[in-house]
Amino acid sequence: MEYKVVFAALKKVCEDNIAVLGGPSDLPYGAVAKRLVTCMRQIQEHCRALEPVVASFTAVFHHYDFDAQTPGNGYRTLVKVLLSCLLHIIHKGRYIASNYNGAFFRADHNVSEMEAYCNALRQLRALLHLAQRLINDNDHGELYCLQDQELSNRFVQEYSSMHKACFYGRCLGFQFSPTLRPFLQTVVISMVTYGETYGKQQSGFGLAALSLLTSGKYVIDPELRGAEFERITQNLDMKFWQSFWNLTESGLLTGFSRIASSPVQVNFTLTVPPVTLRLPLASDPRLTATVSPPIAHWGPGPVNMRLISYEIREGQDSEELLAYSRTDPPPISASHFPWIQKQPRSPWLLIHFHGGGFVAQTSRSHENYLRTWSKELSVPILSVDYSLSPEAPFPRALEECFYAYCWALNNCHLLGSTAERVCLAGDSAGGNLCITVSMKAISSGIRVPDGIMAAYPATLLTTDASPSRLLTLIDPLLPLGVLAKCINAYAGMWVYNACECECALCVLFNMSALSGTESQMAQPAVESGSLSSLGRDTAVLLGDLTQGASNWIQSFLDPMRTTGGARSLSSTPRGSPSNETRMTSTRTSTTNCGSRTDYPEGFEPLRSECLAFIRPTSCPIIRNPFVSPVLAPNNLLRGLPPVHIVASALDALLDDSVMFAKKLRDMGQPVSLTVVEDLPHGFLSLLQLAKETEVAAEICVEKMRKIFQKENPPSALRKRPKLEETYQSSNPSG
Ligand SMILES: CCCCCCCC/C=C\CCCCCCCC(=O)O[C@H]1CC[C@@]2(C)C(=CC[C@H]3[C@@H]4CC[C@H]([C@H](C)CCCC(C)C)[C@@]4(C)CC[C@@H]32)C1
Repeated sequence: MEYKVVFAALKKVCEDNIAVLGGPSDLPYGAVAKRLVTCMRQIQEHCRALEPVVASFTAVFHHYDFDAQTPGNGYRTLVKVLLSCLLHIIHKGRYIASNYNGAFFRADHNVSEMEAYCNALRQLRALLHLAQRLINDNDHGELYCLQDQELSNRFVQEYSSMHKACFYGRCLGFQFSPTLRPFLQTVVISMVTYGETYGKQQSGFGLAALSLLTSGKYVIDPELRGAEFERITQNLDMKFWQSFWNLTESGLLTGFSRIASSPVQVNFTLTVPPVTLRLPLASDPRLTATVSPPIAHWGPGPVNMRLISYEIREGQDSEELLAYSRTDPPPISASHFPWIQKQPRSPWLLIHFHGGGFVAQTSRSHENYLRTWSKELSVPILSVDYSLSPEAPFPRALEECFYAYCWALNNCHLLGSTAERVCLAGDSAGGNLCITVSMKAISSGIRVPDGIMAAYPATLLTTDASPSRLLTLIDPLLPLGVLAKCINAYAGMWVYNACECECALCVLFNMSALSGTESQMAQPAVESGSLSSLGRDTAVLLGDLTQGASNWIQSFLDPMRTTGGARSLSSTPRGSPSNETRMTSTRTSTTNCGSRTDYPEGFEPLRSECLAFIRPTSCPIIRNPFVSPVLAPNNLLRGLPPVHIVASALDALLDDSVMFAKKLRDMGQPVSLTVVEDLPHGFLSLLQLAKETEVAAEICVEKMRKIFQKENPPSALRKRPKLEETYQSSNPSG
């Protein structure tokens, strides 16, 4: 009953503060005392309403866990985040009550902090009410709101109008491990500074000076920082996010990570030309399957990848491999350094797909943990630099990753491995690609990998609501506005997003641009042999696109369907400005926000000044099993190797992991789920920053070790579905 203790402590703190501050008016800081008392009263009121909600969540949230040993799901997370906010308030409140009369008490600072947490609490209360709706509406144990599109869309609308700035100012990252908070602060300050200088035509020096000046004001003024962050996440386009996220590619940061992480003997990029590959069939190695090079959108093209190996191994310095390298002078090899002793080929091979929302980053930005993995597992790693969206929407990245996987199987001897055991590993978007590449291997009839380690994978790319996804409101790394842009880019809907205008001309223009994509996708798959599923996927996609286009026109003709305005539950704006916390950039009325949601007891969250234009994507590509594997029919997933998922309890995509793991388990597929505490999405990229991220990354390493060491039956002997069955189910219309 941990929550009861927290609520009791908070009540006491509120009472103590009100008693101290609400006393005789000759106390110092009169106006400040008044603000603090108002604040404490509001906190009391929120807590009164929240305690029964938390009690109801606590009574049922174990039903949503993967299993009794793995507590973790969005409902637990929401309670955890709320309690963490309350603990901050308790801590602050106790400090204020005992130091208020002290000579060094910083009255303004402390009241602003308390107000910020009070606002955060108010918004969290709204999230908990929304989550309560999900509990009521969803089937037992179901975390997503898949059946009720209307409810999901309404959540997105509601989300778009809610105030978020309080989570990016003083309260930034309060939910995460304290050691990570200074880093998150630095990221947010860098992001808003970058946002301000982004697009300005300045020389390098001018830009540096401007950035320094701008960042100063955001360091000093957390409210300004929060408001600016909110504006940026809602308004800036995909190019900005790509450009900011790609800072991890910059020489300075990669240089730093190279110093901080293990040195490796082999680290260079390869470019594999597009040639048709032949691979033995898993069921009968005397027969072969043909795998065409990636073709979607612009026809056959090369695939880039990076080979990382802690020790140089046989084959890695071969002429044949170096011919694939475009580096000039050629990458370091044993022939350049004859004193380095070449190791024999490893029996293991790790193939890695990086994260970055399908739109940013490369193997280079993920090098810091890849080097460590290569050292700890003593394994060569091939990390694929797949083409990014929006330039290369689905299925290009998947085709390239699958092709790279096939090429690596055929050429493992060059990579320093005998590939007796092959593991796929990836984080976030890369985790999604690990799963979908394996599904492709199954449907092509070729060898499937021996295991998958997916860190915080995205398994459902729709904007369907789930309790953990509600956290996108407060997450500094994964705000919903940005995620929606990633999804649209990967689904090939970025042209539409390029213009937010709803006018008929723009919509028609965007439609025609869309059909342009469609016709490009219509290129026939160059295949021989019925086993490759590339052509089939393209056909499925075409079907999807046509369907998407008609849905789109439908939604354009029927605005009520997209705004959800007429179907909202209540038309009366709620909220009482009189008991508002001082908040300059927010409003409480829902007028103009296009969505109203019923909250109990006249409660109303704070509203944002600038509305986000988040469009729940209606394009059916997003429901394709090779995009959202959690929606895949069982026969596309049957035959997957053991899947080890490592997720974080505070990640907005936690429910993706839980639901996917449950799905596999219910099918009888081998799967494990580990939920680590208090870390943000993308914790692998933060490896060197805190003990907790190191521990979490170590769990990932152990999962991969398990895949490599386990005496599984060879993948060919694993039970797999009949091929005809697989093909049929990969076509949603079939
Ligand atoms: C209310 C209704 C709810 C509906 C919710 C719908 C939600 C949609 C759900 C699923 C969609 C999934 C879409 C795909 C998800 C992909 C996620 C995905 O891949 O996310 C990754 C995106 C890159 C990133 C943010 C990340 C991790 C680490 C980050 C990096 C850490 C440091 C890096 C800085 C640039 C360094 C700068 C240092 C400074 C100069 C000091 C930073 C921030 C770069 C970005 C990454 C996670």
